Amino acid sequence: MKFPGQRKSKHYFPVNARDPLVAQIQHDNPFARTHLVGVGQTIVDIEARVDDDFLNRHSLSKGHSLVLDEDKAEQLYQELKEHDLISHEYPGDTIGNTLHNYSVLADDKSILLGVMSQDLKIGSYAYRYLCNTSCRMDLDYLQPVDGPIGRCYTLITEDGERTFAINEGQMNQLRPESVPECAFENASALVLSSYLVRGKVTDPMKNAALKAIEHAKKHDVPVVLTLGTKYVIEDKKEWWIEFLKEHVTCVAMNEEEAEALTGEKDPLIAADKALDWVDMVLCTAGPVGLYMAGYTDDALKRESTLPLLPGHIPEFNKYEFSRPMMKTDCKNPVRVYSHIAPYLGGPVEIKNTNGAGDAALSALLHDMSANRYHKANVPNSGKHNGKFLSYSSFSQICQYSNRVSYEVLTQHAPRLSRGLPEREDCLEEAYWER
Ligand SMILES: Nc1ncnc2c1ncn2[C@@H]1O[C@H](COP(=O)(O)OP(=O)(O)O)[C@@H](O)[C@H]1O
Ligand SMILES: Nc1nc2c(ncn2[C@@H]2O[C@H](COP(=O)(O)O)[C@@H](O)[C@H]2O)c(=O)[nH]1
Repeated sequence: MKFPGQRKSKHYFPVNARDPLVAQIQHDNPFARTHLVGVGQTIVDIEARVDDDFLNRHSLSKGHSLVLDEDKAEQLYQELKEHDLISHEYPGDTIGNTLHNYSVLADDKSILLGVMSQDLKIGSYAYRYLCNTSCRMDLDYLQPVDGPIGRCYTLITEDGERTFAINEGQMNQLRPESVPECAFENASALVLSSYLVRGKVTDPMKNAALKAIEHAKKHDVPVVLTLGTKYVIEDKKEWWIEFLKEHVTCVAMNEEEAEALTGEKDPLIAADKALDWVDMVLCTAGPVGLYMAGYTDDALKRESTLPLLPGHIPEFNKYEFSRPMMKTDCKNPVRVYSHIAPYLGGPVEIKNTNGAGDAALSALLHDMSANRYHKANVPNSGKHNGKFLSYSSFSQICQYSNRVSYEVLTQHAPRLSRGLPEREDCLEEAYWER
C-alpha cells in the first residue's frame, strides 16, 4: 500500500523501511493487507469527436449516459465509422475506472466483479479491455459470458463535454452466484454505481449488486455508491433515497445528480441533505471544484486554519480538519463540510472531462483503504483514537481528490495512465500549502 501522501508527522508509516528490526517484526507478523472490491459493467469507451447536430440526430442529451437499443446503437456506430470519427478506444465503466485508478494510486490490489467474453479474440474490445487494465486489478473472478462486453460511445463535443451512448452487449449478465463472499474478506470498501440497476428486469445484474451488498455488510465493509447519471436518479428518486438509507455508507455524485436526488441546486445544500441518509458525501461540481460532507464526533472535531468560507451554510468548512466517521460511531455527531476549487484553476487545456468524477472517487477510496491498512497494522496508533472512515481529514481528501481529477482532465483516457508525481507526495508541501 502506497499512502495517499507521505507524511512527515508522527503518523507517517514507513511501509518499505529497511530497518532490520522492522524486517524481523514483518517476518513474524506479515502486514495485514486490504483491497477494494467493485461490481462493474464491463465496457469499452469508444471515443469520437462529434458536433451538436450529431447528438440531436441520435436523440442524445448532452452530458448524460443513455442506453440505446441494438438497432440505434448499430446506426450510430455505422455513422461514426463511415465518417471516420472514432479517435480512441479505452477500457471504461465508472467502476472499472475507479478500481483501476485506485490500483494505480495505492499501488495495490482491487477486485473487479463483472463479465468477460469467454471466446476472446485478439484485437477484440474484450481483449483491449484486459490489455489496458492495471495489473494490480484482480480479474480472476470475472464471470465468462457468450458474447461481447458493452460499448460506450463517448461523444465529445467542441465544448469538451462528453455524452455517453451505451450498447450493452452482455455487460448486465453478472449473476449473484458469481459474486463470491471471499472477495469481501478484509476489503476496505465495496464500490457500486447506480448504472447497475438500470438494465432490463430480466437482467441478473441488480441481484448480483444486492448479493455484493449482503456480503459487504456481513464483513463490515463500507458500501460506496456513485450515482453515474442524473437520469437514473430522477426516474425513481424515492427508491434511491430508501436504497441509500438501507445500504450506503458513502455517496459520490456530481452537482446534477445531487440535484436529481435532493432537489437542491446548491451542491453544499444537496450534500447536507444527503447526510440525512448516508454517512459521507463526495459531490463534484465541475469548474466549481468539489465538496465533501460527513460526520465526526464532537469530542474529536478539529478546527480548520484555512480561511472560513461563505455559503448557504456560513463558515461551513470550520471543522474540515476533522476525520470522517460513521454517524452511528459518534457519541455526539457533528456535521462537517469542506470545499476545494479546481487544482490550479483547472488545466489550461481540458482534453476531455471523461472520468474526472471517477478519478475524484478513487482518491477518496484510496484514503479509506489506507486507514484500514494502517489500523490493521498499527492498531494502537493515535490515528485510531476514534473509529474513522478515512486516514486523512475532509480537507486533505478534497485536495487529493481534486488533484487526481485534474490529472484525468489533462489526458484523453478516463483512467490514470500513471500515478501522481512523487515530488508532490507530501500533503504539506507544493500545491497543498498554496
Ligand atoms: N471545467 C473544469 N474546470 C476545472 N476543473 C474541472 C472542470 N471540470 C471538472 N473539473 C474537476 O474535475 C472534478 C470532477 O468533475 P465533474 O465534471 O464534476 O465530474 P463528473 O465527470 O462526474 O461530472 C471537479 O471536482 C473539478 O475538480
Ligand atoms: N458502468 C457504466 N459506466 C458508464 C455508463 N455510462 C457511462 N459510463 C462510464 O462513465 C465513465 C466516465 O464517468 P465520469 O462521470 O467520471 O466522467 C466512462 O468511462 C464510461 O465508461 C453506463 O451506463 N454504465
